[in-house]
Amino acid sequence: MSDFNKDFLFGVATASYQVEGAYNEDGRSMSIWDTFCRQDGKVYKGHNGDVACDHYHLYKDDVKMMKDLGIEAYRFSIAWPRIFPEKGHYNPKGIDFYKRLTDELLKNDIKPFVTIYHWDLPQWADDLGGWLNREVVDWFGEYVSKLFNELGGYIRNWITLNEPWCSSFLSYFIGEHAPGHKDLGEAVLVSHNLLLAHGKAVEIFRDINSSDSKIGITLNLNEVFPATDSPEDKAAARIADGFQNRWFLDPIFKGEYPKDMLELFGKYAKTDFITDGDLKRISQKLDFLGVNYYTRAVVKKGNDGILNAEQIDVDNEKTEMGWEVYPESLYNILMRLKNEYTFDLPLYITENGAAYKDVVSDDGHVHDEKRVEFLKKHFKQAKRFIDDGGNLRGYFVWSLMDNFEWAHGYSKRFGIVYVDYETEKRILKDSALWYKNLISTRTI
Ligand SMILES: OC[C@H]1NNC[C@@H](O)[C@@H]1O
Repeated sequence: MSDFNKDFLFGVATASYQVEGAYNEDGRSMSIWDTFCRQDGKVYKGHNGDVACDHYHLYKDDVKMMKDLGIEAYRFSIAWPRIFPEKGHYNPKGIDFYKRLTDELLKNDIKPFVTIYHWDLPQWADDLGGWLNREVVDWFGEYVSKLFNELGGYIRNWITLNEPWCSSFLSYFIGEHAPGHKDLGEAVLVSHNLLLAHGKAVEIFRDINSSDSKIGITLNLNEVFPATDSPEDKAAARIADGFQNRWFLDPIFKGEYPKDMLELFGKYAKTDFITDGDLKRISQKLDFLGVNYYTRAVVKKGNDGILNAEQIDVDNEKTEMGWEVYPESLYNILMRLKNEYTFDLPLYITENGAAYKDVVSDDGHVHDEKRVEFLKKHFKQAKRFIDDGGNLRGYFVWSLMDNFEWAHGYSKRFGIVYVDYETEKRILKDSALWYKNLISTRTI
């Protein structure tokens, strides 16, 4: 058994579109996800975020629930369509919600960690090209300037983007997420504009915020294993690692895109998307890196004619998402970051958790043993990293409560708190009680 020190932050995470609801309240305009949900066949049973967990109205109860659990930090995202419902049109009512939420958190000694962009791009921006249009960097700059000026005095920890891999490759190449395009060249351009927007936000942040405020980015990273020791499978694993991890880590921390991926993507990229000064903007010094970890990948040589790397099914324990439970890769990813990219830069696990088939038992409780075991194994790997000299500052469990799981709608439950969507009633799962005990003892 070993202890997490007193400064380590035990948190939980959510995101605006997944929990808030109030999709058209107080001036909020449509986002690309409101649009995507309304397209046939895109989201499980046509679910959408119109109401979600109604966090917009129930946030005080949710903050009290966090307080009662001893939660020390809450990672949430701000909905850009609340702040700028139209191009150039600022909506003070939108900011007011986040001031109320932040005020409630601070009153309860819970540190706010804010994700500036967690995928709900305003539809007006997408109508003008969205992340495909380099002008989005300026629209993002206007958005973040308003956030820093209005909330910078209360919020000390800022995350520019959540998982740019999802906002680019999952959304513009694989097509599973909004806006649902399937064009690798577009996805490459989008990934670059996302990173430029990230860099723009850091520049503005450095101009506006005091030094005791911190800014970083959150990347979803995995560890890639070759299915066999064959040269073909090893080569496929290298490409898959470039596609998922190095394409973002290298420009941010090394100031250059990985050459192998640049060569591969170069065949598809629509335009010569990198201009002078871009990489300097993208690779500015950060105060921390957020890591979202869920599972590893095992790949073999594929024949899709593009990446030629195909993930294989592994005969091992899986979550309800079909993701292999592989805690060791959390440690391995953190050690790789420490040794190759971030060195002594503070790291946060900004998301880790699992979906399981949760049901309310006759006793009125949700006995989610598998989630308790999942979290226990992963917290142990996090502690192992700290014991081996890693500068891990905190851990945000995904998620505080069951919520809208994107293309899966409400069919996947990641929360440590169960949500009855008919009544919006919250029920603490056993994992919430386990977490409460971990936080109070600080011992894993
Ligand atoms: O799939 C689980 C989570 N992964 N990271 C981003 C979040 O928005 C997802 O719900």
